[in-house]
Amino acid sequence: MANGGAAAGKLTVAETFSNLREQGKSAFIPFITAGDPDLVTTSKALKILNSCGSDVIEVGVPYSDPLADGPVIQASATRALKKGTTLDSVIEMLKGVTPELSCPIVLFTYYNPILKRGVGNFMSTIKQAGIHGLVVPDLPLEETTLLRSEAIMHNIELVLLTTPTTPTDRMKGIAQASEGFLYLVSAVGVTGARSNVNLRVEHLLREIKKVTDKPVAVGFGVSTPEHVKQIVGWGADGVIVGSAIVKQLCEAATPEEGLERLEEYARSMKAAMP
Ligand SMILES: O=P(O)(O)OC[C@@H](O)[C@@H](O)c1c[nH]c2ccccc12
Repeated sequence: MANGGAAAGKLTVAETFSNLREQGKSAFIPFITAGDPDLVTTSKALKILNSCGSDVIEVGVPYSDPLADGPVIQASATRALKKGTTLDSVIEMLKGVTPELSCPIVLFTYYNPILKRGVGNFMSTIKQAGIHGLVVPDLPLEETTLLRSEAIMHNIELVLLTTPTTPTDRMKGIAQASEGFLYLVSAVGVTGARSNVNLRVEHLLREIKKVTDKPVAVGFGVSTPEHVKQIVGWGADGVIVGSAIVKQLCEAATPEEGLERLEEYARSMKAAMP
């Protein structure tokens, strides 16, 4: 049961996926930016997403130079930073809310804030806040080994990304080293809603599945129930929805309206999951 465990006995990200696989199901993984519109609303949004049946939730730490992000998440990060959101305040908020969530949290942060804090120190701090996994979109290849060994030491699942332009050999290495699941970036470019799913994803999933039986979740540009059905139909173990979720929550007139829109949208996407 991906959403059934008490906080203390919560499943890891990998366990969540294997449970779903046993039931022939795929994971619904929403992404939200912490601190937009404010951290209290983020904490409420996490509870709502949890109760809508999210299997894993990605929480983004806002960053001033988010290279991989498109306009929606960039604007969201800028608003969150203007509100004074910091890595420390995000971790504090998560520490308060994770005991109330049944699904695992994957923290999403660029590399520099981790380096500044010291990798070991960073890992133990997020572990204490009840965070299960970590995605670092700009992790340089040479640094993966260090980050990975510190993550393993602290029981943090370091999720790695592969893209349509990753050479096959390198993709194999990434798949082997990734913990929790493997993040397949569906298209070249930045995050953000697209009208169609890149048709190459079907082929990419097949290639990845030849070299690993780790779960694979697809993100970038997923915004409609049709996208979800298509990607899951191609054999993905999960879908990640970022910009479209952030739009619902953060582009509403008030936080309350944003939370309502978020709930309705998350339910419609979850309902599209087999
Ligand atoms: O926003 P989209 O297109 O739905 O894509 C997911 C995405 O937002 C989330 O996983 C993410 C946010 N920032 C990123 C940077 C790099 C890779 C992935 C991400």
